[in-house]
Amino acid sequence: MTILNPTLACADPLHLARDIDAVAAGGAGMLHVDVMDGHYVPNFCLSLDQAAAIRAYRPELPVDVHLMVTDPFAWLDALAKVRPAMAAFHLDATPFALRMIQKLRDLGIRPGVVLNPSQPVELLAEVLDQVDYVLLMGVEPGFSGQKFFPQTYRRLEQLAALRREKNLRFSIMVDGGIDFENGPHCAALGADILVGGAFVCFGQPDGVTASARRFVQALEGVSEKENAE
Ligand SMILES: O=C(CO)[C@H](O)[C@H](O)COP(=O)(O)O
Repeated sequence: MTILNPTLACADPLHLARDIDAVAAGGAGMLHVDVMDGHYVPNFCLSLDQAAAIRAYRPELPVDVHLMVTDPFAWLDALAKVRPAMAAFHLDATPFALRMIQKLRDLGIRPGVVLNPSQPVELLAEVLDQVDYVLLMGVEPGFSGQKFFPQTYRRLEQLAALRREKNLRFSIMVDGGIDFENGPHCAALGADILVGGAFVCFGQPDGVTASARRFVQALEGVSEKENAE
């Protein structure tokens, strides 16, 4: 079943704990923590110190970290203190992706790589059997609230087909511009994890918990349909 990982980038920074409780009550699978260095993307977001505080606040909720940073190796010591369940770095941020994947694994963190919308799925050829997940960006990284690129569907289909053909077990996460329409469609095409932000859990008229719950229920509907076929 496809799960919802709400991105805390969209939470109210003055009420982070309240919003964590709200998405947890709405059925969040994990908490998605966006880390930006102001260089790989022209923005800053949550820090790994905040990620550690989030882990301490709700230790039963797994955290996945999305590193939008130029030098992912420089963040390993801080990641080791946070010990998230999963962490992903951008494939184009380092020529040593296999080493970075191994470093994450050595820390007990499930490693993932991220592809931006303009990067072909073929770039993943040498890492697909090494990673636990691939994060496909549905928007250019750096900001929430952007419109989903529809070509993400084709890229997702290609990735899911590669997974089937090669009999691999990595999960597929889609992040950016996910809403109530494209989210279930991504789930039907093979996404295992959807990152929900401005259009799914935060800023909806029915509030954080109710909108997250609606989205989780929409995803359950997809799984049920698929199972019935
Ligand atoms: O990685 C991100 C930005 O780089 C965010 O997780 C993503 O954009 C989610 O926000 P939204 O769903 O509002 O687009």
